[in-house]
Amino acid sequence: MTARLLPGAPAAAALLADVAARAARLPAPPRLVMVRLGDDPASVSYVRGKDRQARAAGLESTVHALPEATTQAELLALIAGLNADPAVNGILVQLPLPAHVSEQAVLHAIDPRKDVDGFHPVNVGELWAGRPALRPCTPAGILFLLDHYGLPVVGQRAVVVGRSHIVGRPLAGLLLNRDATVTVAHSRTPDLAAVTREADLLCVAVGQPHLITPGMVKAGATVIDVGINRVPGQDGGKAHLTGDVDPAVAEVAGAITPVPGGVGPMTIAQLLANTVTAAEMQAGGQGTR
Ligand SMILES: Nc1nc2c(c(=O)[nH]1)N[C@@H](CN(C=O)c1ccc(C(=O)N[C@@H](CCC(=O)O)C(=O)O)cc1)CN2
Repeated sequence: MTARLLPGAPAAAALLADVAARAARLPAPPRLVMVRLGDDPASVSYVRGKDRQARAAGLESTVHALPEATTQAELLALIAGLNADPAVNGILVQLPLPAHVSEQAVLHAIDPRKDVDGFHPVNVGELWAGRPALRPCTPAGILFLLDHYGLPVVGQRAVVVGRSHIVGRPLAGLLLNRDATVTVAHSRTPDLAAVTREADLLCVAVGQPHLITPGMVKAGATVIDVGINRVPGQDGGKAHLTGDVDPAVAEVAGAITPVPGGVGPMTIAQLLANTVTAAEMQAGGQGTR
């Protein structure tokens, strides 16, 4: 058996079509403002992709590309100005930040109503309380992808490997809110394979190339690979991206996301969906759904 492949592009396109339609119904195009510090090539590329796709979906987008040496106080002053500006609907600070800036101080400074990353403690709390709020983009994008492909969540035994604030923890909360039975495994989990073999829905977000091997997966399970690992090419060849899941798992799983081209594209599409949601909420409309 070879698993059904779950590419992100068609699901992201469906989400972006909905984003564009909702944006067009608002009195003014939603405005997203992104802040990036330094020139980390991956961050530069992700922010460029977000900016390009935002404009393509009919949103307005501004990028503040600040020097690496920008102080925390300077960054907090910029965020305070964006919070106070009624023309700004969504604010995103690209992560990771340089070591001299406290990620917590910065993320907590963003107005929760404009927090399109869903990282502010108010939004984290609403997620775990099962109430509507802005949700972190990669986990919310994964739920959209599962729904797009008609894969069940309710009643599924879900295992999330990884407990990061960006993916693992919020994904566990979202799956719980959709009535999955959720286990979170991590680097201190004894006998990881015994835990992952229980999963009908296995989501892996740890950043370890090919951590999950075929013997760790239940036959027919849905496997969501969130890992994006850049590995050097063999014999001096080109570096390439690989996931946290060994490609041989496709011989055991029922469905699997590829890397690249699986979960990655959902992150940006969901960010734009969150920006429209924020604008709808600020306009006094429905917002999260
Ligand atoms: N403020 C935030 N910072 C970061 C987030 C985030 O959600 N908010 N997530 C990641 C980076 N990220 C978006 O910011 C992101 C990661 C990966 C992709 C993606 O499309 N990946 C492609 C491969 C792209 C490549 O060649 O590198 C894929 O998986 O197919 C989009 C966005 C950390 N920072």
